[in-house]
Amino acid sequence: MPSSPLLELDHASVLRGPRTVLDDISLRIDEGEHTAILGPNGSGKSSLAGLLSRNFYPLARADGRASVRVFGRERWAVDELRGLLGIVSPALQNDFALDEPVSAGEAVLAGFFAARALGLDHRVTPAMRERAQAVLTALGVEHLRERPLASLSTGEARRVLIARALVHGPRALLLDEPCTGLDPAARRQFLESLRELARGGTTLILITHHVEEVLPEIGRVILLDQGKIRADGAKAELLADTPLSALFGVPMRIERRDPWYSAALA
Ligand SMILES: Nc1ncnc2c1ncn2[C@@H]1O[C@H](COP(=O)(O)OP(=O)(O)OP(=O)(O)O)[C@@H](O)[C@H]1O
Repeated sequence: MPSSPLLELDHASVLRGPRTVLDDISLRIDEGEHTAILGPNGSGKSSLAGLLSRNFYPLARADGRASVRVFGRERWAVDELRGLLGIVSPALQNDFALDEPVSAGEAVLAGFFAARALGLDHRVTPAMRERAQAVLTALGVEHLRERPLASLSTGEARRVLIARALVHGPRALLLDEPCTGLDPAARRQFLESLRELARGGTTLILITHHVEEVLPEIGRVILLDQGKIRADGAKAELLADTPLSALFGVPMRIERRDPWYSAALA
């Protein structure tokens, strides 16, 4: 029996304040289909991430049918969903910059409970500790375990949050602008660690406005503009001068430097 798609949007719309920020979006992403979602500032990328992570809810459809399904289901408890779809976003990183300090190790363990920090009712098992250790090591940040997350550099904190998203061994990872604030070397190193995850079988959905961040493993590109899907297709076809110049509203030159792409203003 074929498994359910990783996610399905069926005429989904989202309002934020008075604005329709996602307008009648339909798309389906299957497991294993590494996908990049590109769009200019304000195009609705973070709103889409929020919709998939259940931070925002879609408008009810007139026919009463569900407009968002993740792994075939319409309703999820957040901690159950996180076990299948890990999410890393700037909003999450901001959360850890606030309030009382949480160490990197604790933030990762708290990921098992979809909580920000460990509470008295959270029972951490030895297996959980082992797993947390393993993901911190895999992302090269085990040495930062005792440090307050808020004291880490942007790139270090980003890796810790990915480790946190990976504790459950999710089948997919949604990354909203994961390279923001990284210097060129940290960015390349970070993208290489994402490539390893993709090759290891985690489906990646990458939200970005940088062509340079589209991993070689990504085969599908979705172009988002003003809350609508403008194009959805193969990377080789959409990471090109004409579609991206139209998307960003400036003449652009896209170069393919195998296996990466780069963009410059024409
Ligand atoms: N609370 C709100 N009320 C009204 N409009 C909002 C609200 N929050 C977001 N918006 C608008 O929704 C649109 C989409 O925002 P969103 O953050 O999803 O865009 P984005 O593509 O992620 O942008 P960026 O690349 O700048 O992060 C923007 O025009 C933004 O101004």
